[in-house]
Amino acid sequence: MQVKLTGLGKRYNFEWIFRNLTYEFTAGNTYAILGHNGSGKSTLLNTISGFLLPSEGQLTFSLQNHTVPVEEIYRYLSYAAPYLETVEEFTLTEVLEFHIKFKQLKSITVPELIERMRLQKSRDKYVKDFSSGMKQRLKLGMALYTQAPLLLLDEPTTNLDQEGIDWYLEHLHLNKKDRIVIIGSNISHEYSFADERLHITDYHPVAKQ
Ligand SMILES: Nc1ncnc2c1ncn2[C@@H]1O[C@H](COP(=O)(O)OP(=O)(O)OP(=O)(O)O)[C@@H](O)[C@H]1O
Repeated sequence: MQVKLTGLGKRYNFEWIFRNLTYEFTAGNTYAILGHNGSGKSTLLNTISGFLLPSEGQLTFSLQNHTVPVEEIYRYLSYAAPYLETVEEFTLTEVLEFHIKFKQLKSITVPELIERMRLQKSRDKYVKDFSSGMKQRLKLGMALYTQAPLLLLDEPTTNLDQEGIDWYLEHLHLNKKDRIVIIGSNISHEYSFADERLHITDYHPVAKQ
């Protein structure tokens, strides 16, 4: 897969969040989108995912030399972010059984994925009763182990303790081959291994004096 941004810009009302962003993401590489709080990392990830429309410029996706229209890109991506919730009224097993009706897992069954997430004891627990760290491990586990060439992770270690952080690093490394991985972050342990870094502040419009 290849994702090309050409002169991309996004504004909310009259506020430009980023402009003139030209960049290329290619399969097999991990990218970090960096910037302070409120600088536009999530806005860029949401634009790349097709959830938000750009205000100017172009976003081009290609897979095996075929163009994928932006409205179809959701089929090819896997996304974990603090603002994307799982269904809280389901048990862990039910959430995963529901998920696989829409997306295919990477050669792993639901019980095996629960084991990889180290959540075996909670397989019949309602997600609403999970701790915040357990919910984060669930979101990450689903994103990492879903078959998708584009993996978007926003603030991946939110709510994780040191064991959870080590788990994230281990399982991301096991699952990043041949994919585009884009991590929105400002915590170095989440992205220190990234092949490329994109500073969103480099694309902030210069304020008028
Ligand atoms: N729906 C919206 N309407 C108007 N402004 C918005 C909207 N969503 C985000 N913004 C603004 O866009 C800017 C960038 O926000 P964004 O969430 O992308 O930043 P971020 O770098 O991901 O921040 P953080 O590190 O705190 O998560 C902020 O000024 C924010 O207030």
